[in-house]
Amino acid sequence: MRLLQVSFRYRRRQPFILKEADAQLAAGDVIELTGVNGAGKSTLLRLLAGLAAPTGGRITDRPAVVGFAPDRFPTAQPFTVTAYLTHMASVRGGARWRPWAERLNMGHLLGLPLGELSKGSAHKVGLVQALMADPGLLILDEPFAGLDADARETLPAVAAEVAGRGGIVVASDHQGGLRDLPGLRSWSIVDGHLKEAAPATPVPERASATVAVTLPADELPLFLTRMRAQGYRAQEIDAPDFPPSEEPG
Ligand SMILES: Nc1ncnc2c1ncn2[C@@H]1O[C@H](COP(=O)(O)OP(=O)(O)OP(=O)(O)O)[C@@H](O)[C@H]1O
Repeated sequence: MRLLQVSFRYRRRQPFILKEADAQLAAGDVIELTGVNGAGKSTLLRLLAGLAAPTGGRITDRPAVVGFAPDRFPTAQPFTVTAYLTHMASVRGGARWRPWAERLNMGHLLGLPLGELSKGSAHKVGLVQALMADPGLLILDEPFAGLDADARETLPAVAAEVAGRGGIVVASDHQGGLRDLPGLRSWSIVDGHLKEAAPATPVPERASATVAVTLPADELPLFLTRMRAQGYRAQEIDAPDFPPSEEPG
């Protein structure tokens, strides 16, 4: 998934919240997003999730299934927790929500109306509805806010699992709750600019493999450019001279 020169402002003549952000997200990435209050974290997360459209630039190759857990789960809905999650599961094509509810210790909450939930409990409902569909892109807005100690400990493992299945996880987080995850990427928004810090924990050494790809010679330059843009070492080994140079004489 890529962000290409993404800019955003809420209204004409208002200042840009986000200015020409470029970024690349790969399968398995976990990214924490920081910034002062009002920096634009929630705005960027909504853009990533596809809930808002960029004012300028483009977001490409977004995974098909997106899970979005908002910072404030909307509880003004006339359902119990079970009725709401069952409904969301059917909307999501029969997704399984109960294992996630168990992991977040929600057994005692299932019969309660959404409107009677505490802030942290409502937050858990938002997390379960985001997780249930096995998202290729999981967006978490302040996921640790208001969570009890058990759920706080569970969440980094959940993020790692989603990433381990090839999902991308992006979480705004003031509290450093994901800091111990190996390979965690750190983004921040400063004065509307998206910046990436050097990795907090070194990425473990991974074995590399070399493959051969055969393709039409005229597609080679584009292929190499794409592979390199995705961070792979790509090198031409055996290519005809294309376009053919003129024979001397
Ligand atoms: N619907 C909206 N219409 C107009 N301006 C908005 C809207 N939502 C947010 N803003 C403004 O956009 C800016 C960025 O807001 P955003 O909620 O993205 O910041 P944030 O970094 O998530 O903040 P916080 O840490 O307080 O949650 C703020 O100045 C905010 O007032």
